[in-house]
Amino acid sequence: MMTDVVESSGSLAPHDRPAGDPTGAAAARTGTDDAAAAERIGEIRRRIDEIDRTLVALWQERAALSQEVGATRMASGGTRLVLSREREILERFRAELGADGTQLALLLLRAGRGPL
Ligand SMILES: O=C(O)C(=O)C[C@]1(C(=O)O)C=C[C@@H](O)C=C1
Repeated sequence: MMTDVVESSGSLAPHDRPAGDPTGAAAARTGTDDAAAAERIGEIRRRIDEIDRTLVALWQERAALSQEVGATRMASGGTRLVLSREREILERFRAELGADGTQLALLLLRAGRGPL
């Protein structure tokens, strides 16, 4: 039966839920009523959360380093950007991750040097 907790956690309203969609409290947290599957999903999610925290920390470290490079270069009379270096980075991410890599690299570069 659907509880208030389940509804307030963002689950679909009963009339929107596909037939056979689990509805218990465990399902609200993991998307399944199967205890073993829910346990494994919990373990995997803990690792995903660790990875996400690492990604955020690395993102912030990279942005700070990139800003320091830009400030150092401009203070010495250099340019704000080095487009050949940006192309190199975009190409590296594209080669590793495809089109999503290019989008990711564009976001990384923007975080470091601000919007163009
Ligand atoms: O490597 C540099 O020269 C930087 O300034 C860092 C960085 C980057 O975020 O990777 C940022 C701006 C430049 O246009 C190129 C690269």
